[in-house]
Amino acid sequence: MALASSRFLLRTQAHRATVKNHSNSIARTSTPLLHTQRSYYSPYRDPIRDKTVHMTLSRGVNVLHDPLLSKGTAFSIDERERLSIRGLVPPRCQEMDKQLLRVKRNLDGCDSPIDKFVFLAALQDRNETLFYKLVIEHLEELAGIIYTPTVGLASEKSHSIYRRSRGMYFSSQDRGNMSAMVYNWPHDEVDVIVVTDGSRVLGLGDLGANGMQIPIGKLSLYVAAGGIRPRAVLPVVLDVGTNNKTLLNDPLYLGMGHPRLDGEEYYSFVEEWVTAIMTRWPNVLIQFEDFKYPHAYNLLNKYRDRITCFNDDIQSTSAITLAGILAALKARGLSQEDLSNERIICVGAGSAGVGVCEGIIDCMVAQGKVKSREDAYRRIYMLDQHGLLGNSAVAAGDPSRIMQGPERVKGSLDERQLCYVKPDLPDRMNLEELIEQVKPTVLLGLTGIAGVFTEKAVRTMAQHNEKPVIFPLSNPDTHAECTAEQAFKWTDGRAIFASGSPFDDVQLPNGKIGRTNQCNNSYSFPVSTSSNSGVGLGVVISRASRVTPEMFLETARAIADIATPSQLKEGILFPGVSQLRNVSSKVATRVCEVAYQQGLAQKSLKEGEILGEFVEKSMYDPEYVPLVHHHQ
Ligand SMILES: NC(=O)C1=CN([C@@H]2O[C@H](COP(=O)(O)OP(=O)(O)OC[C@H]3O[C@@H](n4cnc5c(N)ncnc54)[C@H](O)[C@@H]3O)[C@@H](O)[C@H]2O)C=CC1
Ligand SMILES: CC(=O)C(=O)O
Ligand SMILES: [Mg+2]
Repeated sequence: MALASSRFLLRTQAHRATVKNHSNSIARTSTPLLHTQRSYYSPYRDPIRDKTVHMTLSRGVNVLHDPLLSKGTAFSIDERERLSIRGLVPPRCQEMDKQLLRVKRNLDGCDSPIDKFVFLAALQDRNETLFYKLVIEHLEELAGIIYTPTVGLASEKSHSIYRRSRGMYFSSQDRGNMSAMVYNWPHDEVDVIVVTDGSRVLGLGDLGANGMQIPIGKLSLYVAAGGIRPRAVLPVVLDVGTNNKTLLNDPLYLGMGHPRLDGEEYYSFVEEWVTAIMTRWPNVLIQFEDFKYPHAYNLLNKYRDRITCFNDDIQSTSAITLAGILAALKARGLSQEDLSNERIICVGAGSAGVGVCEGIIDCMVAQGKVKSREDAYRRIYMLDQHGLLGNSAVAAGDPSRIMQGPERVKGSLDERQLCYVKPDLPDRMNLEELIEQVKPTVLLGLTGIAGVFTEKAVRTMAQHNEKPVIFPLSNPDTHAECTAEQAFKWTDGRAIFASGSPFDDVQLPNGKIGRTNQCNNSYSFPVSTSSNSGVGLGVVISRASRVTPEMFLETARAIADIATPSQLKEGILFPGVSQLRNVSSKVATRVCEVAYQQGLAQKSLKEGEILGEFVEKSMYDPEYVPLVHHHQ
C-alpha cells in the first residue's frame, strides 16, 4: 500500500522538521465569548503556553471549588492574596508531593475496588491536577479502577453511588433544545467528546444513562495516558431511554424512564445532537463509544465523512487487536507479512467482532499477499451465538432478509457479516467442531459472554499449534470468554494470551510465567491502553479534519513494533500500562504523519519544529502552574 511504502519517507521528512507551513495556521473557528461566568479563560489554545500560566475570572471559593483550578492546600501565599482565598484554606502551604502522600494513603485504606472508584471520583471532582498526578504515577494500579473492570461495576451502580454531575446529558426531553443547551457547557475549548447512548456498556448490556461512567473513564485515560488537557474533554450521554427493566423499576435511576427510541426517531435525535455540537465546536473529535450493533455502524457510516469522528469499539479495537496479532506473529518466529497465512476464528459478530476483522482484512490487502479482498475474507471464520455464520442465517436468495437500512431484519445477516459466510462448511457449526476442522492459529472472543472458549475448544487449539494465540477480549473480566489461568492450563502454558480487561500473569507448573497482555482499545485511541489515546492525540494535535482507516492501520503497526524481541519471546506483546504515555506519543506522531500525508491536517508545524518533539511537548502534564486573576 502507498502508505506503507511512503512511511519511511514521510517520517524522515517529518523528523527533519520540514513539514511546511501550509497555507493555514490554525483553521479553528473561534467562538464568540458568550459567558460572563466562565471560570476559565485561556485566550490562546496553545497547549505549550497552557503550561506556564492560567488566567481565571474566578476568585475566592469559586477558585477553591473549581476542580480545574483548585490546588487545595498548595496555593502559595501570593496566590492566596491575589485570588482572595487567604484564610479559606489551612495556613500551611503544602506542595503536591505531600498531597499525593495523603491521597495515596487514603486510597490504600479503601476496602474494595468500588470504594477506590468512589474515592478517585471525589478527588477528580475536587482537584483534577492532583487526580491526574496520582493516576499517572500509579497508572498500572489505577487504570483498572477508573476503567475496566471496575468501571463496569460502577456503571451498574452509577445511580446509587451518584454524588456529583460530570459531563453533559442530552435526553429525549431535550429534543428541539440541543443547539441552545450546548452553550451551558462552561468551556469554549473542547477537543474530544466521548459519547455513548449506554445501549451496550462493555459486556453488561443496556445500562441507559448509567453509561456515563464509560465516557468519563475513557476520557480520564485520554488525559492520563493520551496527554489531552482535562478541560478540553467532554463526556456525553445521549439518553434515549433504556430497555433495562431493573433500572426502569429502580426509584433511584437517574435516566429517562421510557423504552429506548429507535428507528427514525433515534437517528434524528442523534442528528440534532451532532448538529448542535458542530455549531459550537466545529473541530471537535467525537468518539462514539458503546453503541449497540447495528446503530454503532450506521452512525459511523453516516458521520465519518462529515465530521471528525470514529467509533472506538469498531475502529480502535481493530487497531489494537491487529497490533496484538502482528506482534504475536513475531513472537511465533514469523513475520508480520505472514498475516495472510493465518487462519483466524472470531467469535462474536457485532460491532467489535466485525470491526476487528475488517481491520485484519485491510492489513492483509495492504500487505498485497492476497489476491483480492474476497480472498482475504476466506481466512477469517466468524461465529455468533448460533455458531458459524452460514447460509441458513443469510436466507440465501432472499434479499429482503438482508439488512437494507438502519434496522437489521431478525434472523438475517447484514452486508458486513455476509462477507464472512462460509458456504462450504456446515451451517451454524459450533466452535469446537470448527476448530477441529479448520485448525485456526488465532482465536478471538468478542461476545461479551464468559465461558465461550470452552476447555475442549482451547485444548484443540493447543493440539494444532505450538503457540496458540488466544484473545478473550470481552469486558469486564467477568465476561471474558476464558480466564488467563484457563488459557494457560488448557494449553500447557503455551498460549499467547491477551484479554480486554487486565488479568494477572500466571505461575506455570514448570516454574515459568504465563504472560498476560491487555488488548484494549484504550491503547489505541489517543494511544493508550493506548492505541486509542494516541489516535486521539494525533488527531487533536494535527487538527485532522477526518479520522481515516489508514490512521488506525498505522496505529496498529506502531504498537506492534514496540515490544522488544526478548519481550516477544516471553509472550509480552504490548508495553505495560505504565508505558502508555510513551506509546501515546509514538502513536500520535505516526497519526499526525498520516494526517499530513493525506492532506487532512489543519494545523502545521512552525519552521524548524520537529513533529515527535512537538507531540511530546503538547501532552498535558499535571503540574500546578501560577493562577492569575483576570479582570474583564
Ligand atoms: N478489548 C476491547 O478493546 C474491546 C472489547 N469489547 C468487548 O466485546 C464485547 C462485544 O462488544 P460488541 O461487539 O460491541 O457487542 P455486540 O452486541 O455488537 O456484539 C456481540 C456479538 O456477540 C455474539 N454473541 C452473543 N453471545 C454469543 C455466544 N454465546 N457465542 C457466540 N457469539 C455470541 C452476538 O451475536 C453478537 O454478534 C463486549 O463484551 C465488549 O466489552 C468491545 C470493544 C473493545
Ligand atoms: C474496551 C471497550 O471499549 C469495550 O469493552 O467496550
Ligand atoms: Mg467500548
